[in-house]
Amino acid sequence: MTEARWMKEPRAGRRRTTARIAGVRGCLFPDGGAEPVAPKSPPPARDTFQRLSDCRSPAMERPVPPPLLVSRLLVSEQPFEVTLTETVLCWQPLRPKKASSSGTGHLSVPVCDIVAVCETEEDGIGKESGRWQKMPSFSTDLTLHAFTVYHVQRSKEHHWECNEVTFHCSDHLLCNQWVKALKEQLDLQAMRPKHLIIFINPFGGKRLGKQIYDDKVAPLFQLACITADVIVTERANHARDHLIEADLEKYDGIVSVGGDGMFSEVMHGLISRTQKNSGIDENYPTAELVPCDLRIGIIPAGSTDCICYATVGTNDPITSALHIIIGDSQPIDVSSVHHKHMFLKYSVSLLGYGFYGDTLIDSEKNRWMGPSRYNFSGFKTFLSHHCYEGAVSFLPATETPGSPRDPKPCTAGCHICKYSGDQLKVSQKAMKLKCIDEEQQQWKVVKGKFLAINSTNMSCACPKSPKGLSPAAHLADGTIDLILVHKCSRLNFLRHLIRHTNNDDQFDHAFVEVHRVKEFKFTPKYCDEEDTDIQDVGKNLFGQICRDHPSCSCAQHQSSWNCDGEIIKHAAIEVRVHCQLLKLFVRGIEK
Ligand SMILES: Nc1ncnc2c1ncn2[C@@H]1O[C@H](COP(=O)(O)OP(=O)(O)OP(=O)(O)O)[C@@H](O)[C@H]1O
Ligand SMILES: CCCCCCCCCCCCC/C=C/[C@@H](O)[C@H](CO)NC(=O)CCCCC
Ligand SMILES: [Ca+2]
Repeated sequence: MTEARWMKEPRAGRRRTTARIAGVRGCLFPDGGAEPVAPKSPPPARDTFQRLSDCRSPAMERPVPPPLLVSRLLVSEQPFEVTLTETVLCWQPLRPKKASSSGTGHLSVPVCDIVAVCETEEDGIGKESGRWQKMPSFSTDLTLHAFTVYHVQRSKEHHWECNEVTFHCSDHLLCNQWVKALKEQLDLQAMRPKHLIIFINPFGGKRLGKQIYDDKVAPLFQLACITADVIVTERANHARDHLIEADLEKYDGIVSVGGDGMFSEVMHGLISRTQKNSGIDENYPTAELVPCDLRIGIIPAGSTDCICYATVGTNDPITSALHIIIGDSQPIDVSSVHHKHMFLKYSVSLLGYGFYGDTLIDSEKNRWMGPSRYNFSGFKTFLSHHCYEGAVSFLPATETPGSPRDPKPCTAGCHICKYSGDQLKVSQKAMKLKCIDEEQQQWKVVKGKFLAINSTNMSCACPKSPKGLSPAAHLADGTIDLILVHKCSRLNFLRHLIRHTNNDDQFDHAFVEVHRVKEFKFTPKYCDEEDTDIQDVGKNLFGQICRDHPSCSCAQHQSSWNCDGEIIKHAAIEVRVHCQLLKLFVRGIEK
């Protein structure tokens, strides 16, 4: 006889692929129970299981550890031998033929990919479930002993989902034993945050920040037992000002819900706070900044979401929430921007003069359009075809492996970034011995008329440009890619721009040059009256400046810098990269 039972449907952000509640007490496995010994059957064949190398725990590089617990349990009414080791939970069908047709999906989950484990309630309802739905049951025994494991499931295009699988035990004791063992393993995941401070910009992007957080992120944090102080911002710079003053000791991380501008605020608050605590003067351009301890998570809810996209591979709030939950950590480079020994801003993605500066200035007037303001203003700026004359001086990154023309992008566990991190540690020790004069000699200068001067700390990939402005830029190698787009025809500039959206090489144009650098300076040929010393530098670089210049089609006014989507009014800036100054709750883009 088949009974009708009711179970809850998973809520948004979680997907139930394998779980069906089944009562099993004493009927299938009279001998079923926990066996904290070696499994009776040989270890599962590699091809039967999910690739364990997906888990980046260093423990995975060691030989497979002995099992902590082995039991025969039911999954989707099929019997499985379930094994827990320090690094992996796997379930091997005891009746392989039936199991293969039961659609049980994954047969193993690395412990580092487990989000939570919950005892399933007696009536067959997961404690965290949502709506009710009808389901058949094979047993009249209403007493259930089951637990559900929620885990990361990789989906297409770098998306992560939260899946769940329910295991049925022969008795309550066994069930408790499993829940306890799994929770103990989760507690050992030392990088996972427990308490966060979260800033939500309710006005970023399509103004969905609050809704995205409430509907998609908060339930996952709750499931993972992460507590949070949530601040919905009331004005621009609210988050930055709060971080400069607040007690941050109690937090394991900061989360920004919004776009690149909101992230920039949070980053400025954290970096400035860290320097303030260490007595570092940010106005001093060559100051060795102190790296930030707290990690920042980004829940994308902006217009471009470039920083999220370029570090995760997608701008999906659930994916980002899962990276935060499992405690990923990725250092990133940060550039500091100064004007005449005055600190202006930090940048992690794009610093763009000319095309991207003008686009941003125009787009700010049209914020009401939401994300499409960038298309509108980008098109207008393209038509205006302004170029700007000036000199770019830069210090090439000669000691770092890799080039902006490399065919391979920076990916999770990148060797180049790791090498730079190791070098950083060595150079921090030897810092005082460094010969500054030697570096000064390596500076190079490019003078000309530019449609765009772009400096990228990372690829700057985003939905509009999936490979980004500099596809081979590294997240944490201590370098920036400096892209100089010289004056050219509208058609050629259009060709260059279109190459950002397809697989063609945007640097393969005679009017584009790209350099991997550690520092650069821009001196506009024409500058504001108050910048008298920059005018002097300009005169040295360009000779006498003639303001009535009929033959030149260049705009004699200045552009602005687009700094991660925020405007910098000064044209003359000095930029210096700080290797691995910040850490994010990401791992880089998985291959
Ligand atoms: N409560 C608020 N009211 C007004 N502005 C705010 C508030 N909170 C934050 N801001 C500011 O809003 C600006 C834009 O926010 P955000 O980056 O989230 O969205 P966006 O500009 O649409 O996206 P993107 O930066 O990805 O293009 C930021 O500069 C931030 O300082
Ligand atoms: C005719 C076809 C033309 C196609 C051109 C596509 C080129 C797209 C490149 C996009 C690069 C984005 C770089 C990231 C910049 C962010 O820090 C910043 C803040 O979010 N966004 C913009 O400035 C928004 C910048 C938007 C510019 C359009
Ligand atoms: Ca870099």
